[in-house]
Amino acid sequence: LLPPGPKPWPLIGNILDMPTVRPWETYRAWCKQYESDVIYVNIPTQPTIILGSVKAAIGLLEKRSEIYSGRSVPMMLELMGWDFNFGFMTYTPRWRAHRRMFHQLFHSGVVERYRPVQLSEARKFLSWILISPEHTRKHVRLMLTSIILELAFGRKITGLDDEYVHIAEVAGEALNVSIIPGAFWVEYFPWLKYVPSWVPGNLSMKTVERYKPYVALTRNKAFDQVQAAMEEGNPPACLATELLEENRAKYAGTPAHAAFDEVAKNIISVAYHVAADTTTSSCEAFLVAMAMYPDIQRKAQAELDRIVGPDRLPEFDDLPHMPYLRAVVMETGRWMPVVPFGLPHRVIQEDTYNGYRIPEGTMIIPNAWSMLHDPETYPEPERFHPDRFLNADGTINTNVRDPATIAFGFGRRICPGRHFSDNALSIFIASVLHVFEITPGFDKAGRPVKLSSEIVGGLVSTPENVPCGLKPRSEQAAQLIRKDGAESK
Ligand code: HEM
Repeated sequence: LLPPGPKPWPLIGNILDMPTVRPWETYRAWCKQYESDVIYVNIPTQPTIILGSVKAAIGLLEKRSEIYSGRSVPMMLELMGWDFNFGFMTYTPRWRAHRRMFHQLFHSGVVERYRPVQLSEARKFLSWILISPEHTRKHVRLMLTSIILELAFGRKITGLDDEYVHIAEVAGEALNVSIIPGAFWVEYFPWLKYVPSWVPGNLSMKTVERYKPYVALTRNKAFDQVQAAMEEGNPPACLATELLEENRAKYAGTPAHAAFDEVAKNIISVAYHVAADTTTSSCEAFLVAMAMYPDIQRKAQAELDRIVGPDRLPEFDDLPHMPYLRAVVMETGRWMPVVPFGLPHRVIQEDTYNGYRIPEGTMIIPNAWSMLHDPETYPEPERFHPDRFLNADGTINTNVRDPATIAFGFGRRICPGRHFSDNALSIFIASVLHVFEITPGFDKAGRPVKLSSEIVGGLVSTPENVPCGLKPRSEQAAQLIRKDGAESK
């Protein structure tokens, strides 16, 4: 017996039922309608299961991770040339080799190395906002892209017109539009890939043609430059150089050398385009929350005033002393999840769960948004309410599920960039709150910016609007920003 789900049509199954806009809401509605946290959707070429509860996600993706760690690579991604991205590789030794090298650079024990760059970019952000708060959204993206470009390739960028920023942004867009299950018909009718893109209605191939060059640039351009600089004997200090040097030391003269250099190239390119997009969305979500909930903003600022005080900007070492701020970071990831329907897994062998059959090859979509908005775990889920994570004495209540255990995925595929991202978001939140009052601000037409907790997008989602009314909390705060800006020049 398959799990319950919408009634399929002959031949086309549930293709027409698959939502392409805010799919996480329809997924949740199905769970309610069919009274099940496991829903089966009959897609002729790709049987799909949606998981609507943490219990089901952990029961399958974590507890049975040896068979639930595959991926279904959407045809669109393959056609665009994304197969170098190990996030889409299925559960093979090739994936493992990539994941291992990525882990080496981003596990919890090493991400501290990146704090100086994360801190310095967060402080630059403060000085950009002081000059042009109307460009808040651009500044957030610039800050996060600068962090990863500097670390990955040793490139310092000065503005969003930098071509490397543009490449990463368009490549991210390519992923976003292509990965919503059911968004493109070539997924169901693979022969469409042979139909030229100029044939009216062939949106799949038109989209492939638009994005393919950017995907190749993401992978090749910056890395090839580092490699060329290395051959000339003057490589920049960066992660790409470190990996190439390590590979040279370990494998030079062996047949494995080229293969390891390819893995290095692939994983650095993945970090380059994933890191900025995801964490940009979290920072934006935080700004929206603060503008919509001024009382919470003031509470977090009171903690900063107490622990950091008015004479300096926050440092990483201050963070463990600020549980309220920690709760704000946690609530940000819950309230507006950046990856609302997770990254689908694939089961590599037939299984049964709660008496239901799960066929081999089924795509498994964990509906993270719905789990993070479950009123039983998080009462009044639409409300931004950091206090839900705190004990009466102000310490973190470990009995309330940390949203990071859902928002970053599950099992062997759990996001390997989560520690890096958490550091970047935490120091951003502390830095901004310490010196700015955040209000919605006004759009170009002079109307107040309209804010809501709704997210838009696909794989990586963002708030629709971001506040741009950031003003220094005091003259002393403005001076702190200017002083630090002058020092970091
Ligand atoms: C707000 C920030 C972020 C969120 C919410 C997020 C979320 C996720 C999720 C849900 C997955 C899929 C996990 C699964 O399959 O169960 C994932 C995978 C991944 N993430 Fe993140 N991520 C974030 C930031 C980052 C950053 C900063 C990096 C890089 C430094 C990164 C690199 C990756 C990679 C490489 C994968 C694929 C892992 C694999 O398939 O083995 N992520 N992320």
